[in-house]
Amino acid sequence: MEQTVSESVTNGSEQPVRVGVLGSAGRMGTEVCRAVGGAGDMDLVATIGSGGALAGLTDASAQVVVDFTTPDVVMDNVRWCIGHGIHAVVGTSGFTAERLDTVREWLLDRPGVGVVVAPNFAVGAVLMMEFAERAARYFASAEIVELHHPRKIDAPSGTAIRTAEMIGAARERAGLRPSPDATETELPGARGTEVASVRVHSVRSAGLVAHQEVLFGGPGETLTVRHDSYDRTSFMPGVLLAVRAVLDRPGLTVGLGPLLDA
Ligand SMILES: NC(=O)C1=CN([C@@H]2O[C@H](COP(=O)(O)OP(=O)(O)OC[C@H]3O[C@@H](n4cnc5c(N)ncnc54)[C@H](OP(=O)(O)O)[C@@H]3O)[C@@H](O)[C@H]2O)C=CC1
Ligand SMILES: O=C(O)C1=N[C@H](C(=O)O)C[C@H](O)C1
Repeated sequence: MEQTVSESVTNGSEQPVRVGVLGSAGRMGTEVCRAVGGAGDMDLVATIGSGGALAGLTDASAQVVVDFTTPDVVMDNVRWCIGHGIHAVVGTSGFTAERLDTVREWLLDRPGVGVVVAPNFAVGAVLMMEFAERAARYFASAEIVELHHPRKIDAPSGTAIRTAEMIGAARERAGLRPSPDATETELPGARGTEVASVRVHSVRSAGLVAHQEVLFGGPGETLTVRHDSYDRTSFMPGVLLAVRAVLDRPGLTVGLGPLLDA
């Protein structure tokens, strides 16, 4: 019988996976420590915050590191993990195409090591992105509105950037012209920013966690694809799935999609 993401609770080995968490005192790190600690097939062996030494990971013989830190430190962390033969599951935002290529290069010297970089670990968000990609070719207009808690330090969100790239590529494949827009004058930011020729608008408000709407428009109709993370527990089944999968997945995996379908 098919299992849901949260029902698949073993790593396929007799031994618990030894997991270290970077950014362990952060909003996501705290939740990841709780989830790993509660997973029967994982041992939380190292928790490292800012100022902590990465050597704590090797000291604890961590097999997999989960990184939810900040865009300015994550590349150093990933490089260190690869160099020390430790698999990495990375949720931190800021992964441009150039950064992903750099990680691929680092991995060439360590063919046994796996890295999973996912802009969003919530299953619903992954599906929202896939649905948006599928819809993109059928509509003249496409814009993204991402809405997050006010302590988020980057805008647009990594999820919105990735979604825009997927939609932009689908529109290009379909030969669509740019979304119609007669704006001649605007206050700075009124039309959001542009990613892959798709307008992206960022909202920050108390009361929000992580939300995104993708709006499509054509003659006489609109389609809205929306996802809401009301709680950071929404990301945990995807994180645990990636921790289990990365052990047998050398090289770079981008996004949770390939793991959901594996
Ligand atoms: N892929 C996904 O599904 C999701 C991704 N994210 C992304 O994850 C990242 C973290 O988000 P969030 O938890 O909300 O942010 P927080 O600011 O709450 O957490 C980040 C943590 O990283 C710590 N940190 C900073 N530098 C280092 C370092 N060199 N080594 C270890 N720890 C360090 C910070 O410590 P200090 O405060 O002391 O500096 C802080 O505790 C963001 O990029 C966010 O966009 C968030 C949710 C889901
Ligand atoms: O900072 C957050 O909270 C989130 N960050 C990720 C992103 O930038 O897309 C994922 C999710 O949106 C929550």
